Amino acid sequence: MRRHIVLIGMMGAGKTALGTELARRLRVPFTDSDAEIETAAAMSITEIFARDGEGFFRDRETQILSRILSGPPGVLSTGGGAWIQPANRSLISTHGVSVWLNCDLDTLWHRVRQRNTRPLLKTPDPKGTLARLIEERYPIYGMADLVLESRPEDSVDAATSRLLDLIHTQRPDLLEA
Ligand SMILES: Nc1ncnc2c1ncn2[C@@H]1O[C@H](COP(=O)(O)OP(=O)(O)O)[C@@H](O)[C@H]1O
Ligand SMILES: O=C(O)C1=C[C@@H](OP(=O)(O)O)[C@@H](O)[C@H](O)C1
Ligand SMILES: [Mg+2]
Repeated sequence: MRRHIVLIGMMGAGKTALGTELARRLRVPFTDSDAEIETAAAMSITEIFARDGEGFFRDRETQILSRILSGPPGVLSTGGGAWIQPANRSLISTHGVSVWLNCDLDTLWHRVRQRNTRPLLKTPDPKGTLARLIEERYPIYGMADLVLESRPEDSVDAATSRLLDLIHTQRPDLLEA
């Protein structure tokens, strides 16, 4: 693989889950930028937001993306806000191919409501916050190179197969050794 495959999209779209499975199937390195930030800071994303604020997290996110993308190509799952920063979009587009996992509000909400790990959703109306973020972000996610339309009935395995089919069809060059 010559370029990174970079998964982007909203919280709960499946970037981490599908990225893990895609890398396993392609036998290439997998990196999740949130996990890298947590390891480097020895703190969870929730703790980083609470202690140092979102601005600090976004600076770390850009540093980590820059480091990962200048390394050996693999599958990179980003955090939902990463693609929204112009500097990050430029880094990703220079070193990789972006794939937007496009997913509807109800499916996202169903997946994220159980978990307490997303500080941006700690609001009085988390589903409303998710809807507002979708409004703001979807035009920007729409600038990705490829788009996978998610199907609520898909398993992670089935969705990963469709992701692989999409890459095979649209960018077969990416899968060359
Ligand atoms: N078809 C599917 N596509 C993506 N995720 C799915 C799907 N079906 C179930 N899931 C589950 O939804 C959750 C998605 O969360 P995650 O991968 O952390 O998303 P993100 O990293 O985009 O925030 C995971 O727990 C995953 O197992
Ligand atoms: O959408 C966002 O701005 C965020 C998404 C999260 O990652 P996931 O999309 O993997 O949940 C994480 O980076 C942080 O909580 C901020
Ligand atoms: Mg994730």
